Amino acid sequence: MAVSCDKKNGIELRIHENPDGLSTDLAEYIAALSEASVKERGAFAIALSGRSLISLMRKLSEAPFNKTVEWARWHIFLADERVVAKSHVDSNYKLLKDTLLAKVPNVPSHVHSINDMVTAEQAAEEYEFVIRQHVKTRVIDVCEINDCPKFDLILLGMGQDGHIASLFPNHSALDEKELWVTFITDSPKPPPERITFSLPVINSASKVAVVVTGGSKAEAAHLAIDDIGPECPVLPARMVRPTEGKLVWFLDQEAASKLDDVKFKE
Ligand SMILES: O=C1O[C@H](COP(=O)(O)O)[C@@H](O)[C@H](O)[C@H]1O
Repeated sequence: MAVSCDKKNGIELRIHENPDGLSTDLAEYIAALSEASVKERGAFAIALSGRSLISLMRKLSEAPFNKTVEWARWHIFLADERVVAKSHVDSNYKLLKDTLLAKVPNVPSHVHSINDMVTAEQAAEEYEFVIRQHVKTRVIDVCEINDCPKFDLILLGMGQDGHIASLFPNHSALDEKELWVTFITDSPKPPPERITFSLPVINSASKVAVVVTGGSKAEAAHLAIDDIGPECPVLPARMVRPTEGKLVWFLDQEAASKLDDVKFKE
């Protein structure tokens, strides 16, 4: 149960007392969207980032979700990935596999990791090709405004600097308008080589959820969500504004501590 549920600038805020409560709410939210997509389209196309987000998804591997979710209908993509071996500790795929996928009855051929044997540029190109094949067969829906893939859900974490996926502040990858998947070789946070969904793909999703915990991210959350005025720095997380879809932020109280006008329920 969220300690506060608000709507601000068209963004739904689900604020929790602690990461554990957030984790349960997140699992319920994802399970409900999965059920709705499977009912409507016969598939659930989900893309997700790595690191703390994946740990916060851990409740999905527990009862009742491990049994009630239609895992076989899930088609799982990575919204960003580090160009390292799949067995490397920095791999988002490895973290996802170890934390969640190894514990639920998903279909391995529906889980799309990157080719880790090629350059970042090639890996991004190949990953976009895979997504295009899935859009063709409508496993992933299409956004009619711009022909971008329309994922049922994109889940993102946010770094302290306000980066989302592997789109970092002041990086030219933020301006990518044509490619669905782009690459960087100079990530300010190691490892340097990464692939990432571009903003048009993120903003074409049916639902986007940003999941953030901890006081170290409170300032970035404030800058991404609140009305800041013209002095607001260019923050990737603030550029997440789905064109037609819905945007939800899951925060714990620490991450929400600098948001303007948020009242916590007792
Ligand atoms: O490097 C990355 O960082 C972000 C944020 O990570 P977090 O552990 O601070 O939540 C993550 O969302 C992204 O996938 C990852 O590649």
